[in-house]
Formats: sequence, structure tokens, C-alpha cells
Amino acid sequence: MMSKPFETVRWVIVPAAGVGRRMGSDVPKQYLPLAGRCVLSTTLARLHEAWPQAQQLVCLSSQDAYFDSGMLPDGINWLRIDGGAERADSVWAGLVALEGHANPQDWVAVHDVARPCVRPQELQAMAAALQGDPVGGLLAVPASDTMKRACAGQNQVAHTESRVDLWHALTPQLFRYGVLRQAMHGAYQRAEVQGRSIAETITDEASAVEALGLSPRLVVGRRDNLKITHPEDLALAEQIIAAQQDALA
Ligand SMILES: Nc1ccn([C@@H]2O[C@H](COP(=O)(O)OP(=O)(O)OP(=O)(O)O)[C@@H](O)[C@H]2O)c(=O)n1
Ligand SMILES: C[C@](O)(CO)[C@H](O)COP(=O)(O)O
Repeated sequence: MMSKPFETVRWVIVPAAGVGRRMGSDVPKQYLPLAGRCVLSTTLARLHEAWPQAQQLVCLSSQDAYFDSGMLPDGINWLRIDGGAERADSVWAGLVALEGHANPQDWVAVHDVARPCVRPQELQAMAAALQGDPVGGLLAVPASDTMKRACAGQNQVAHTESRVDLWHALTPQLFRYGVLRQAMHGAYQRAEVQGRSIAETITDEASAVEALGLSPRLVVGRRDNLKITHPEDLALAEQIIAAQQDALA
């Protein structure tokens, strides 16, 4: 019997148009130094190492005064995209740019620039795990702490949530282009009907896909694939990358 050819990841959308408000630094967090280069440089290099044939659509703010093409890995096939006001808007801009280029069955990965610790091997294993899947999935880790639901807007416990079957959603989120395009389009339509912003409606691609009635696969990721969000995360990312390099030495 003939085995099906491996479906490689052809497109990678990298939302990198955030301002890093919670980081509180003068420079957007993607340009802060990390392990001898900047966060953006580290993330793009890891994506390129995993998927060298893919085109990376790097979504930057049109006001971005920090980006320099010297931050890109050698040999990368990339395209600069103007990001939007919210993360979802930046991802949508990437999907629109792929119209007429991507086929509905193509794999499109979306990976936050703010997650520089993801390992190339983890990216490749994820793509392998999703081979043949008609929808796609996301890297995620099962919740391991006891989960508390607070009283609305207060630092007061309302009750304890069961953590059974509860997962933390990470990126990459890897979907068929046609599915993701339709899901995001639907999310914008719903937000409009409900009079809510897109950021209030979805916080990741999987939630848009779920709203189509589909069930994205949860691919077990690593806990060290942290999103640099708060100031203390940068030192943590530095340590994670050092430990990863030691493990390879
Ligand atoms: N308008 C936006 C907002 C966010 N992002 C990207 O989405 C990812 C996740 O967002 P987050 O960690 O919230 O980044 P920021 O928006 O920069 O941070 P904050 O919410 O603290 O301002 C980041 O890679 C960020 O650059 C984006 O491309 N476009
Ligand atoms: C997509 C994401 O990284 C999954 O954990 C996350 O939802 C982004 O959230 P943010 O509010 O934009 O930080």
C-alpha cells in the first residue's frame, strides 16, 4: 500500500504587532534582548529551523520603529504584513494575505512572537501528530494547579473549579487554511452581531474553530513554551533557553 506523502507546514503567521502593555517596557517586548539576540529573532529562528520551507508572514505594527531585517534568520522566506489593533486582527491580516496563494488544505501555523522558547523538535512533532487530520489542533498542557473561580472582579474565591480535562492553550495553533479562514471570518461576523470586539470574542484561533462546531486536537506541549507577558517572564525565558542549550551540548 502506498503511504500518503508528509504534509509539510507551508505557511506560518507570526503575530508580532503587540505593544507589550503588561511588560511595561519602553520597547515592545519582541525587541527586548534574549539569549544574545532579541525575542523576535529567537522566535523566527526556531520556526525557520523547524519548517525551513515555510513562508513566514511576520505581522508588525505599521508604526513599528524597531524592526530590522538583520533580525531575520539566514535563508528565511518571509513577508512583512501590517498587523491590526488586536492579535486576532494581525492573524486575520495574515490569512487575507494568503488568499490566492494558500490552498484550503494547506497547513497554516500561527505562533506568537512572544513565545521564543518553543523547541523546533516540538514544532515538528506537532506537525507529525496532526498528519491527515481534517481540522488541526494546538499545543497545550494539562492544568496542574488547583483552579479557583473568583467572585466577579474581586480577589475573593467564589468556588474551586475542577481541573479534570482542563488544558492551557499555547501556540503554535496549526489548522487547515480553509478551516481557519472560515472560522475567523465567522468570529468577526459574530462579534459584529453581538456588538463586541473581536478580542472579547476570541483569544486564540482554536476558539474560532470551536465555534464552527469542530473539535481541534490538543497536542501535548511543553510547559517551558511560556509566553513572555510580564517582566519576570523575560528572566525565566533566558533560563529556559540556557537550559535547552545545555541539554543539547
Ligand atoms: N494588535 C496585536 C496585539 C498582539 N499581537 C501579538 O499577539 C501575541 C500575543 O499577545 P500578547 O502577549 O498579549 O502581546 P501584547 O499585545 O504585546 O501584550 P499586552 O497584551 O501586554 O499589551 C504577541 O506575539 C503579540 O505581538 C499582535 O500581533 N497584534
Ligand atoms: C494565543 C495565546 O497565546 C494562547 O495562550 C493567548 O490566548 C494569547 O492571549 P493574549 O491575551 O493575547 O496574551
